[in-house]
Amino acid sequence: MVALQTEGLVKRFGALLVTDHVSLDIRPGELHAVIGPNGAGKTTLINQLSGELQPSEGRIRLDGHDIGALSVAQRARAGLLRSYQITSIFDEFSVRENATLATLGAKRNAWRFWRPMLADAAVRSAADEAIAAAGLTAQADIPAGELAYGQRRQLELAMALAAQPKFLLLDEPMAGMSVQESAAVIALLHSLKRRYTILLVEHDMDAVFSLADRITVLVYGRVLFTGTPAEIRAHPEVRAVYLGEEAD
Ligand SMILES: Nc1ncnc2c1ncn2[C@@H]1O[C@H](COP(=O)(O)OP(=O)(O)OP(=O)(O)O)[C@@H](O)[C@H]1O
Repeated sequence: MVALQTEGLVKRFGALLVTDHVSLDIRPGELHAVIGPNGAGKTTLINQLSGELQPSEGRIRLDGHDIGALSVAQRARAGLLRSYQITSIFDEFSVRENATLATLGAKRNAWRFWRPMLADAAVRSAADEAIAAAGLTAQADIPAGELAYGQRRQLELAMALAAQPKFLLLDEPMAGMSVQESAAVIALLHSLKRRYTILLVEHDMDAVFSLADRITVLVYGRVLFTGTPAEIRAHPEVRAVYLGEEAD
């Protein structure tokens, strides 16, 4: 069984080959990390999966269906969501109101009715579950504008979860966070494992090795190797080109 699959994915920017025939199989419930040196093409890969960039060649399938022709919004409705791009955060609205709007945003045409639906019990409970899963229950009634940086990133995650995705794309969710904030996000991601299929791009190797079921190493846009954390650590070429001493 495969949840998300790329087959022969290629992205060129002029003469620059940034995604070089990438074929990936991500299994349902898996947390799959993509690592690689700066400029390896990780973000470009995520942009193609989310629909923000059109591949030059190749296919992307979600649950066996070709989603290559779907827009970002259509992919989101099909359950493939990128954490920070669901919808913008409204600073004057509380954490709960923002999560509620994200729940509604996932439903077609719901925006016209958002005001009365803020009180709808089912919508409210989906939003509250997402807030709890993102570790923000204590901040539910605080205006988003008053959150600390790490909590704001947690709210972005809550908003992604409120849209009830099947598959989450997370591009450096710990970037710019303090050690404590990163630890909180790592704990959160542990709690989300299995409930969601997750593709994680992250530079923090401790986070990657503690969280990932499998890891794909990208180098110059190509897949160098895909394997379990133990296989990655043991792989001579991966150690040589990327992990170096970190593997120890
Ligand atoms: N729109 C674009 N036009 C031209 N070149 C681009 C464009 N987007 C990315 N690139 C180039 O593609 C390469 C891969 O970039 P990308 O951001 O995907 O790498 P990355 O692995 O995510 O890097 P990092 O770890 O630094 O975030 C880089 O050389 C970058 O300069």
